[in-house]
Amino acid sequence: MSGPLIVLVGPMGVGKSTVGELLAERLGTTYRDTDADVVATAGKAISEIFFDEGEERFRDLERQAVQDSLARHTGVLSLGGGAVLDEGTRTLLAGLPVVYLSMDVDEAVRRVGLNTARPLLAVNPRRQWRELMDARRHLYEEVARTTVATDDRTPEEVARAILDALELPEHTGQTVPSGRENTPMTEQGTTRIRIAGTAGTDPYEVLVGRRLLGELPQLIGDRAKRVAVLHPEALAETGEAVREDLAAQGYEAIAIQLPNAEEAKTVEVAAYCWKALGQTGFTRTDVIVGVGGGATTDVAGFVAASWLRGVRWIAVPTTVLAMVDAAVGGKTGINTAEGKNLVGAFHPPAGVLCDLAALDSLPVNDYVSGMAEIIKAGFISDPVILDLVEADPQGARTPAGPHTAELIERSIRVKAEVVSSDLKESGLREILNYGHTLAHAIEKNERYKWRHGAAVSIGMVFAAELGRLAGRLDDATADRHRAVLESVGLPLTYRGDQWPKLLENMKVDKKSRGDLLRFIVLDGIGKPTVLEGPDPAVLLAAYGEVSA
Ligand SMILES: NC(=O)c1ccc[n+]([C@@H]2O[C@H](COP(=O)([O-])OP(=O)(O)OC[C@H]3O[C@@H](n4cnc5c(N)ncnc54)[C@H](O)[C@@H]3O)[C@@H](O)[C@H]2O)c1
Ligand SMILES: O=C(O)C(=O)C[C@@H](O)[C@H](O)[C@H](O)COP(=O)(O)O
Repeated sequence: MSGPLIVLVGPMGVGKSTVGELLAERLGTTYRDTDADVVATAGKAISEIFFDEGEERFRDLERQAVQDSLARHTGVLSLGGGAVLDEGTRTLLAGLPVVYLSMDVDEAVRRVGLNTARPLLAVNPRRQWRELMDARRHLYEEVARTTVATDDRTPEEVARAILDALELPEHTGQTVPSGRENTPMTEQGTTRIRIAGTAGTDPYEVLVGRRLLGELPQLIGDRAKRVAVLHPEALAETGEAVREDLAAQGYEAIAIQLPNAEEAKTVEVAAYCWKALGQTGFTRTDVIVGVGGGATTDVAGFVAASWLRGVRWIAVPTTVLAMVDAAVGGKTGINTAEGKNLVGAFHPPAGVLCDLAALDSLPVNDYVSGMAEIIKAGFISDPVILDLVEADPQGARTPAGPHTAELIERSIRVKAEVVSSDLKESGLREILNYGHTLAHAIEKNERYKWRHGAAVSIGMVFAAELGRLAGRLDDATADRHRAVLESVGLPLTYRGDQWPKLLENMKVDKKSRGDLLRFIVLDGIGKPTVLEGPDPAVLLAAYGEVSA
């Protein structure tokens, strides 16, 4: 007979690989896992396929792997948890000895805990599991010849039940080695930017390149038993793929889904994460991985800083803004009703992986938002950044632009140099706040619905006008702010009638001292300085220049 003896389907965590390997041993045959085949064909981890090419491409590769295995493999085959979602894959399985390994919701929660590809906003893994299973159960049943429940059974008992159901005899001879493999690789040509350890913290590296997720296990290290992957709703599949890869590396890996954007930066979401870590038994040697934009990495870092008073964390930024700014430097935090980033901690990551492929799926407005922080790095320190943007403003709006990697790397180097000498913002680090005093006031005024970069863009024009009116900045450089920011599509003005509220909001800015407002202004490009307690009339006049 050709084709596999047994094909196992079922949700993640049900034990397909453990039972599959046992079955292969008992039948004297080989075990094969289509996930491992996909990894081998693509030459990268599943999470990287999601990053680089998206879920649709992954399902295509998976269908091809299933087709190849069905044609050539004669042992035990197991399919990924979501394989049955693909109609083509389901058609391939018709008439085959497919076994659906099922488990009830309580068992799933017990075995997998909070791991799920579904939203977990209500701290209710049971409900999430129920929804996941409701969506998939009929598909598993559609392809399966028989269903074997795994609840309250050991892997040996499950294997026995499958052999009985399919009436397959056990083999008594030699065991054939398993064919499992999963070898994610890091691509050549990765840039490594070192951040020095200061204030008693360890040094770490920011990697910029492609296919970097293979670096995760090394960064997580051997001492960790558990890993929590925090990701936003928009990256649900990617987050789950990263979790699955880490689970395949032997970590007890959970995924914690956060709301998108600023909605994640709340104390409720942080508390939800603490609850998830507590329920998972997260200890001081365990590690948090933040996969997402700046909002996600800010929360991941803050949860890492606060859990057990500090556990290690790794940032996997997936937006331009997070790569060049938020994920680097160890500022972590959440917003409160009173202001932006008012609660937080300085808690540097153990490493930062900037996988440029992640940017391909980023909506253009989020991409452009990140350009504000890149342009900020240009004005405060590296004028080549401004030249590159001005040379091709349209290219600067897309990851396919000719200078994408250079702009990102240059901006990271600016930040790296600053935070390497002043982690806790005792002085120099304040320059990174250029444009942020007004920006944060606008974000609060907009109830955190605005993109950070859009607010920073207006904030920088305001700071440039403030510098000009204070007699510090020349006209040409002040005007250059408008030109370069507008050229990539960033806003330059805000509602004129909001000044009193904005002024009030700015009072809680972290650079304020007592009643003294403090702003970063420029004496010229690459010459940031502090302007303390400017005359209220000058402030108002500067605001007049950005009022719509
Ligand atoms: N800690 C710091 O030093 C620092 C520095 C700068 C900014 N920040 C913070 O960063 C936040 C802004 O970060 P941001 O601009 O990355 O926004 P974001 O984190 O809100 O992400 C923007 C949106 O894109 C989605 N997304 C993320 N990656 C994606 C991808 N690859 N494909 C598709 N969608 C994706 C997110 O879910 C979100 O909806 C703000 O909260 C800001 O205060 C912090
Ligand atoms: O890293 C810093 O320091 C910065 O100020 C970078 C800013 O771009 C960033 O928005 C930061 O989160 C602002 O910090 P805050 O202390 O003003 O909240």
